[in-house]
Amino acid sequence: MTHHNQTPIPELYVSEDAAAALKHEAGNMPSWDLTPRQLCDLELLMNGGFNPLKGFLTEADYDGVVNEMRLQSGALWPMPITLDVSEKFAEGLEPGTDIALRDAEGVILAIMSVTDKWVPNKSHEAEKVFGADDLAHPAVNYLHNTAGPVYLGGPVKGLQAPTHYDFRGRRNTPNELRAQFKKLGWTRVVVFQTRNPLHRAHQELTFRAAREAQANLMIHPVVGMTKPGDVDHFTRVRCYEAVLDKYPSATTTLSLLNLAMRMGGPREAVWHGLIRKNHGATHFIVGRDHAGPGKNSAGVDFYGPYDAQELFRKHEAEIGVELVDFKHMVYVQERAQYEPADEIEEGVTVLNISGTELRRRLREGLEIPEWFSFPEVVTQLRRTSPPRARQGFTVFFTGLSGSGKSTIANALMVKLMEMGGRPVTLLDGDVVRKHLSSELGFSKEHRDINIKRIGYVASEITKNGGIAICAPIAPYTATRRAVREMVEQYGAFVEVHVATALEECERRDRKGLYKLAREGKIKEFTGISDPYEEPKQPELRVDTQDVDVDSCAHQVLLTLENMGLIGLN
Ligand SMILES: Nc1ncnc2c1ncn2[C@@H]1O[C@H](COP(=O)(O)OS(=O)(=O)O)[C@@H](OP(=O)(O)O)[C@H]1O
Ligand SMILES: Nc1ncnc2c1ncn2[C@@H]1O[C@H](COP(=O)(O)OP(=O)(O)O)[C@@H](O)[C@H]1O
Repeated sequence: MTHHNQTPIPELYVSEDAAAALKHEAGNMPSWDLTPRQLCDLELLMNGGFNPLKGFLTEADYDGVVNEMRLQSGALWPMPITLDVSEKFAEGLEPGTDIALRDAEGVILAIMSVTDKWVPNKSHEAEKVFGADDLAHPAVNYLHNTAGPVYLGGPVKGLQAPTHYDFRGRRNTPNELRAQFKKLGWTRVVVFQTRNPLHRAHQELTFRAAREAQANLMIHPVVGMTKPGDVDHFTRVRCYEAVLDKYPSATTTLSLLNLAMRMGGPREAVWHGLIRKNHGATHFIVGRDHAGPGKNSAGVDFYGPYDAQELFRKHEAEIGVELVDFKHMVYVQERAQYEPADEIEEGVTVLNISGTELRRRLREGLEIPEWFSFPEVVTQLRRTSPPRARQGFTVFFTGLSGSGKSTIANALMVKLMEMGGRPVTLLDGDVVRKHLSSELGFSKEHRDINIKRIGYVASEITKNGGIAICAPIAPYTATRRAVREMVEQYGAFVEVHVATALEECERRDRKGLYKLAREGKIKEFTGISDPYEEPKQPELRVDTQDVDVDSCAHQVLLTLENMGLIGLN
């Protein structure tokens, strides 16, 4: 007996021989380097994950999908899968042209026969697909600020799958899963979609969902692109592997989906259902606020908590996958177990830890109880998110020449090394100019390059858990902000304005440079013949006049302690 979740579905790959020949031809075609998101989309187009799509949407299909969630064929499809390109690439590219699609290394993965080229109305797309043209929505922001202005559409011939080096054994195409389910005799499969680490509540709810549907369970986390700020997929997969052991053996499987999520709520839920159908699912768990993007720019949720379930239910038959209600599970202290929230009588003690609270506990190194999460999961999360006092950070001194940046920075470095625990690197202005920026002068352009190099090195040090102390003049606000953004991806950025007055710096004139600058022998000298834009809101401002070095350095330490970056005892 064959079951509908076990027969193969169409893929877009050509045969190996054909691929070899086409690859040769493709070398001469106009060539497009796929963005990370397009790479995810292409993989699912080629392996059938986006079945029935045969390529990137044509203009007519795009209009149908945007306005009515339907392809020209009438088939349900809620999400525009488009090849957005630059104006430069689109210029002169005539419909009828074949183009080569390459990955980041330049490997040709597919050939697309361009049938359509158009300039989309992105605001209309945002309104229709995501419900609002509001940049607080990550996909709308992507649409306006990352995606190219021109869309290309047309069928795709797959030459080879994108290469993944991580968790290879856990990545499966739709047909691999279908074959696996056939082999195992899994005719009913409940899929759980997730972009977060699984805690005990999730384990309980997925286990119950499978039992109620009398089905096997597949945890199917997204490892392509999720919501900015999510736990990285490497950490999450280690967590999922730990949770997998908690299910009865041979009932549950884990497979990774290289999907680029849009956080499109209701439409995304329907899309997820269609994708899971292709991957052999018969049932799909849709919860509260499925694929929710959070709050809009007015501070209100983009979608109602059950909008996704509603839209899914409306199209359930066509999706071909049964919706399984997410039971909101809570921990009942008296009975020391998880139970569905709607089945609990009054008067019992229900415990919960929100995502925000969990992040706070990780950040501050506080206890995370066993009733909330499995110890193996907590261990993985703690490895990735150590408390702030063990994370890397950057202290960035800025101020005029002779203000005292190097002197305070050196004192701070020694005090931090005395405390120990983290490696410390001092990127002093003079030292950097000797080693990193020896070819640069003091024009605005060169100063910016210099500061960005310092910022890049500091961000790498911060990423790897060290302390970077920088002490350049860094006279421009915009450049300092750029460095802050680079560093804050990985840890705290502490800007210290050494606000010694110009007259005092000039009076000290430690290197005799002010005198030369006054005499015009040094050009573009900061404070004399070149600008210094004072920081408006530094984490700390110190004045060195009539204050000794020690107490300046101590003020910095106190700031670091207040920010939770060091423990002073
Ligand atoms: N024209 C001009 N303007 C400013 N400074 C000059 C100039 N020429 C040489 N110097 C010496 O170079 C040091 C400043 O380099 P920075 O890398 O910190 O400058 S910047 O941040 O790129 O603007 C600075 O060192 P500090 O005194 O430690 O600040 C000066 O000694
Ligand atoms: N509280 C203070 N902090 C830092 N430097 C001070 C202080 N008071 C006096 N100074 C003196 O000011 C000068 C600062 O020079 P330096 O640290 O090289 O400045 P910069 O690196 O900003 O050019 C040194 O001679 C230092 O001894």
